[in-house]
Amino acid sequence: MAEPSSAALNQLRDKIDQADKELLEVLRRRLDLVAEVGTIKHAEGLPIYAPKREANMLAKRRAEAESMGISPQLIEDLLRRMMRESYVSEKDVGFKRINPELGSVVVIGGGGKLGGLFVHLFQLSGYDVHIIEQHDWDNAPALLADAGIVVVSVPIDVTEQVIAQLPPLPKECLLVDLTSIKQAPLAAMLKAHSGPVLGLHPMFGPDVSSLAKQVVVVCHGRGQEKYQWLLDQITIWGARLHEAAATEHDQAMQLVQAMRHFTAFVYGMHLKREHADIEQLLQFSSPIYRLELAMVGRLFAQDASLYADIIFSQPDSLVRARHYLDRYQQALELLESGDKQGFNKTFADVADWFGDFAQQFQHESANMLMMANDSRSN
Ligand SMILES: O=C(O)C(=O)C[C@]1(C(=O)O)C=C[C@@H](O)C=C1
Repeated sequence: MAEPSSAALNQLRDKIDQADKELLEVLRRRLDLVAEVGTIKHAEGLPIYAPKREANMLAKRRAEAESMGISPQLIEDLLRRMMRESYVSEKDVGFKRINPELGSVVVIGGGGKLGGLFVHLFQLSGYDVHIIEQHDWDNAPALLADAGIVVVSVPIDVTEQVIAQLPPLPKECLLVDLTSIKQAPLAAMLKAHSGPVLGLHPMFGPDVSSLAKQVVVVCHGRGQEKYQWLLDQITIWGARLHEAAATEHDQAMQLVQAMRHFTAFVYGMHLKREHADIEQLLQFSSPIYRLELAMVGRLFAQDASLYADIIFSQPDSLVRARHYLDRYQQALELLESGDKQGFNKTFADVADWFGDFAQQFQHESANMLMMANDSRSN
C-alpha cells in the first residue's frame, strides 16, 4: 500500500532530496580528500588511526553544530561513520613497509581467516608473503629457509604441536603466534627457536574491515629490539597495542572469551530446548533483547570447533563455569525463597562494584541501541 502523501508534502520532499544530494557531493569531496591523506600516510609511514586529530575534530564540530541548532550527537555519529569509511579507503592504498631488509614472511595457516587477514596486511605493506597449510608441510623447510618472520596462525589445539614440528629457522628469524591463549604457545616457541620470539593476540575477528581502533595484545618473548619493527608495522595498520604478561592475558581471557562464549552457548542451547520461536521473540523484542539475541545468535553462525577450542583449551574454563553455576544457584535461591530484599541488596552490591563503569556502560549501550534501531527496516 502506498504511503499517504499530499502535494505540500511532496514539494518539501523534493527539497529534502535536493539537500540529500548536496550531502552526497560533500561526502564525495571528503572521500577524495581522505584518499589523498591515505597516499601521504602510505608514503610517510603514518598510522591510519589518529585519535588526537579525531578528538579535536569531533569537539570542534560538536561545538559548531550546537551553535547552529544541530544536535552535537548527530554530527558526531555522522563523522564517526565517515571515519570508518576513511580507515578502509586509507588501508586500500597500502602501507609503508617498515622493515625493507626483512626476508620473506611465512604465515603457517595463512589460508585460514585470521591468518589470511595478516597475509593481506603484510602484502599491502609490500612484503614477500608465503603461506604454509597442513597439506603442503613438505614445502615447509624450503619456504622457511629464508624466512624473516614466521607467523603461526593455526587452531589452538594444534598450535604447540605445529611449533614443535618446525624445522630449524634462520637464527635471526622472528617467530610469532596469533593464538588466543598465550602462556603455552609462548613457552613452546621459546623452546623451539633460539632467535626472537613474540606472542600476539589480535582481539578481533577476521571480518574487521580495517585494524583501526582494534587492540592487539603483545606478550613479549625474546629479543624485543629485533621485533620492534613488527609492533611499529601493526601500529601503522591502525591497531592499538596492549602489552601484558602471558599469565595476566590468559586469566583475563577466561572471562572475556571462554566464559562469554560458554554462557552464550548455554543461552542458545536453552532457547532451543525451550522450543522458543525466534520469529515471535523478534516481534516482541525490545531493542536490548534484539541486540542480546543477535549476540547469542551470531555465535551459532560461526564455526563450532573455533569456540570449542577457545573454551576447552583454557585450563581454568571448568573451574570458572562451576563458579558461575554456583552464583546462578545462589541467585536462584533468592528467587525460590521470594527474597526480594536479598535480590535488591545483591543488586546494590554489584552496582557499587561496577561504580562509574555502570554509567559509562549505560551511555555506550544507549548509543548502540539507537544505532541497532536505525539499521532496522521492519
Ligand atoms: O586526518 C587524518 O589523519 C585522517 O586520516 C582522516 C581521518 C578523517 O576521516 O577525518 C581519518 C582517520 C583518522 O583517525 C583521523 C581523521
